[in-house]
Amino acid sequence: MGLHVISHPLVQHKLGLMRVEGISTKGFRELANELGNLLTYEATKDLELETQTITSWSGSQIPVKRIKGKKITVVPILRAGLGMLDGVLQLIPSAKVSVVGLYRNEETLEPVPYYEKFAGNIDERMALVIDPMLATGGSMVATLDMLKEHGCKEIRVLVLVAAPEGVKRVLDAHPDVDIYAAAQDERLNDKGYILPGLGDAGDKIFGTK
Ligand SMILES: O=P(O)(O)OC[C@H]1O[C@H](OP(=O)(O)OP(=O)(O)O)[C@H](O)[C@@H]1O
Ligand SMILES: O=c1cc[nH]c(=O)[nH]1
Ligand SMILES: [Mg+2]
Repeated sequence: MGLHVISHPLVQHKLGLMRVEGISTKGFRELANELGNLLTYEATKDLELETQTITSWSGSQIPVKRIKGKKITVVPILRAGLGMLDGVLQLIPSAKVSVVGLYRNEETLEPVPYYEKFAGNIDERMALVIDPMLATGGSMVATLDMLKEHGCKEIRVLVLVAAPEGVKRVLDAHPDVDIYAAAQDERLNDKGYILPGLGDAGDKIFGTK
């Protein structure tokens, strides 16, 4: 449990590209999905396998590995979490998607919920929550609260950049959750933005502002 910063060179290289001033919407979007893909690879590396017997190309019966009975729901936090979704679903194409809508009140920095739609049988699924930014942690804690209220028992969080303040807030409230991040940055500024960070990830993914 706790924070896992993914030091893989591809992850660090791609995150560095995302930090460059003036990056295009296209470039930012592509990298957010690529990092979503790589973080998914890391966050699922301990999924349990089972052996099944299949008929192979030559007609012989052979044992193969399958992921053991683990149903997964991917949970993008609107809006910016959608920017990682395609990359995650490339690796887990049959995952159900549960959507949580939250925005940060710019004055209080507290999350304001406006939408939720969870996959069926969510109490039987592992949730992979995706959002590029973990800043104060308010949005993530609210999402984890919602998931647990619906019976979700196993939750992993995938973020591109985390602030130490947000990591602490999430792990204090939900010590049973694992956080996978491409980086833990230095701090928040007085407006709650992560430094050095990425700026406003939602605006960069959607081309707004
Ligand atoms: O950790 P926090 O302090 O809660 O901040 C992080 C949240 O802020 C951003 O969303 P934002 O509110 O900008 O909404 P958007 O995705 O619609 O742009 C980001 O995508 C997170 O959801
Ligand atoms: O740095 C931050 C903090 C919150 N939301 C963002 O998009 N970026
Ligand atoms: Mg935003």
